[in-house]
Amino acid sequence: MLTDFPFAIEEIPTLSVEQMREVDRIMIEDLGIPLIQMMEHAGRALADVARRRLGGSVVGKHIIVLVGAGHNGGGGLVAARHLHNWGAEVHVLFATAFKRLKEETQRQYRILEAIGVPLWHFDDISTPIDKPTPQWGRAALVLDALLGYNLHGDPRGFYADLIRLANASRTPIISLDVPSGLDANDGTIYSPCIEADATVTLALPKRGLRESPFVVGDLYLADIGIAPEVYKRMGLDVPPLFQHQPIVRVRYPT
Ligand SMILES: NC(=O)C1=CN([C@@H]2O[C@H](COP(=O)(O)OP(=O)(O)OC[C@H]3O[C@@H](n4cnc5c(N)ncnc54)[C@H](O)[C@@H]3O)[C@@H](O)[C@H]2O)[C@H](O)CC1
Ligand SMILES: [K+]
Repeated sequence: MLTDFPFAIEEIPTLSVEQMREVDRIMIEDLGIPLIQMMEHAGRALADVARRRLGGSVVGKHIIVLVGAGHNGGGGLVAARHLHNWGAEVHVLFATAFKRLKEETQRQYRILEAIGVPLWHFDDISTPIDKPTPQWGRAALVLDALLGYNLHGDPRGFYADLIRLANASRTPIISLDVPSGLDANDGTIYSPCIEADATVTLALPKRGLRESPFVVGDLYLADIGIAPEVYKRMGLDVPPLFQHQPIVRVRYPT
């Protein structure tokens, strides 16, 4: 059994959602680092944490990946690809139709489709919600990439159904960036909300994660390649958190 990722030595600042959007904007518009590059880091880190928490190998392990329309979903699809490459039996469940996915998330979808990873849709109202779920009982892990920092209010429709199914399955859940249903800005727990065993947040922890540790679980922070100049331009003092490794654990004083 591998040991877990180490705790960060430095004090880790938190960001508001507005600040996180500004980080993204500077990276993409001012520095020319495309979103898909950051998404690759995000998904790879999520897969790395998943592998670590499954004891160091995912070979033959059944993993369900829940995916929403936005870039949080896109990161989940990147993780699904890496876990498939590493020998896991991956099933992807989408909360929405292909045409509703954002462009970069559609691109990740097409890749998985070409590889042949099983993709399940809950967008068709005629599909019983329990139809593609014989796997729930076999799953070693659920990855939650339904909703990220652009959540607005209570999760609706199939998002809500998938969140309830995941919580009820009692399978360990790892959330990408924030547990789906948690407001990343102020920590409001909407209904329903994923109750994660662990959360892999990106670049810097969002403020809301600190407010509601119960649904966040163990908090990991992943390097998605943000240049220190981005933070400097925003007047933020951020230490070199990833000087030793691309993933660190975060612990806040209670
Ligand atoms: N620098 C970074 O941190 C990066 C983060 N990445 C990831 O991108 C997401 C944010 O992506 P975005 O597409 O802006 O938003 P979401 O994925 O959160 O989803 C928006 C999506 O969800 C729908 N929606 C919103 N609220 C609800 C609701 N209550 N019920 C149902 N549906 C809802 C909305 O309509 C949109 O379609 C961030 O968290 C990171 O995971 C990038 O990967 C790279 C850079
Ligand atoms: K999420």
